[in-house]
Amino acid sequence: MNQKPPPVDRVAASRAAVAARRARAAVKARIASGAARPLDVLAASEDRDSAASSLRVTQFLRSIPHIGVTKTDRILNDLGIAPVKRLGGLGRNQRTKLAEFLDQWEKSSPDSPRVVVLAGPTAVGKGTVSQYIRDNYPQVHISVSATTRKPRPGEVEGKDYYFVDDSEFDRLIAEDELLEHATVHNSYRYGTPRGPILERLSEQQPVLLEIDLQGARQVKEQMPEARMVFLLPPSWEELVNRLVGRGTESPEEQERRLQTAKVELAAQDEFDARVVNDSVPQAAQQIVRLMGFREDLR
Ligand SMILES: Nc1ncnc2c1ncn2[C@@H]1O[C@H](COP(=O)(O)OP(=O)(O)OP(=O)(O)O)[C@@H](O)[C@H]1O
Ligand SMILES: Nc1nc2c(ncn2[C@@H]2O[C@H](COP(=O)(O)O)[C@@H](O)[C@H]2O)c(=O)[nH]1
Repeated sequence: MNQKPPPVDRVAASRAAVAARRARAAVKARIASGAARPLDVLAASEDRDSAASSLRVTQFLRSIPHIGVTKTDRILNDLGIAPVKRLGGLGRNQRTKLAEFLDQWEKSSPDSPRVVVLAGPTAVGKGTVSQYIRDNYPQVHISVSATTRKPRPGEVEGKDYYFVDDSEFDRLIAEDELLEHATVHNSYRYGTPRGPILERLSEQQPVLLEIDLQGARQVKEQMPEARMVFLLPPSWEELVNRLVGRGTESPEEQERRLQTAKVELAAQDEFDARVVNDSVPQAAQQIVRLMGFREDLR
């Protein structure tokens, strides 16, 4: 005997559809306004009854600030996710890939801190990586420090450092012209001129400071929004090789620098991010991404 299906309550169904649409719109609005983190919304979508679960991945991505139609298409293509998929219907692999993408996006979003402090032990390659960034990412301003040490062969006044004597360095401190300053390796004084940094920041240009641990701590105190990056060598042996191979310090100075290096390496957990300088271009790219640039997606 054929049983009749129960009558559809059209009014109730349409009310439920309206409520679901409103709930999805509310989720999108919270993402767009920054009130909800996209990663948290993705996590919430694992609950099949949640509004997040019924959100299409396309709508979800589009509600994230700075992700438009073209970027959404590119991201979905890169992640191998069909535009019609709903968050709740993502497979485990797709969910993981999307979460990884969001994590990266969050770290490098345009709202990321515009001041990045690059520190790390002597001879790890801070100067080399900074030079690579200067040459290849002209949008980044690299701060030029003042120092009381003498120029090395090839170093240029105003490009590598402002080479000053002790009385000029005292004046810079007295007139509050330095954002931070420190005596490094128990020998010479180094400091970051404040004026150029503030000027660049007011023009929305990101700024990279390549300074020692003491200076990094001072900047963090004054600019808590600064992103702190620690550059690591592939190994201690490689660090020693780089220092000795550079050949710019006497054996006594090398020994002093290696002592400081041990103290600096022990402080690496104070930093927001760690980058291993195995390859200069790759280390530079990671640092630039931490400054908010995503050349691949913008
Ligand atoms: N990824 C790398 N692979 C191999 N050698 C490197 C790499 N990066 C830098 N070097 C070399 O290591 C040496 C030290 O680099 P650099 O002078 O940039 O270090 P630094 O961290 O600025 O040092 P310091 O703090 O003492 O000024 C240089 O001879 C440089 O050419
Ligand atoms: N606190 C600061 N440290 C600085 C600054 N500029 C450079 N440095 C650090 O000094 C050492 C030695 O540099 P070197 O050129 O003599 O080898 C290195 O660790 C730099 O990072 C600064 O303005 N403030």
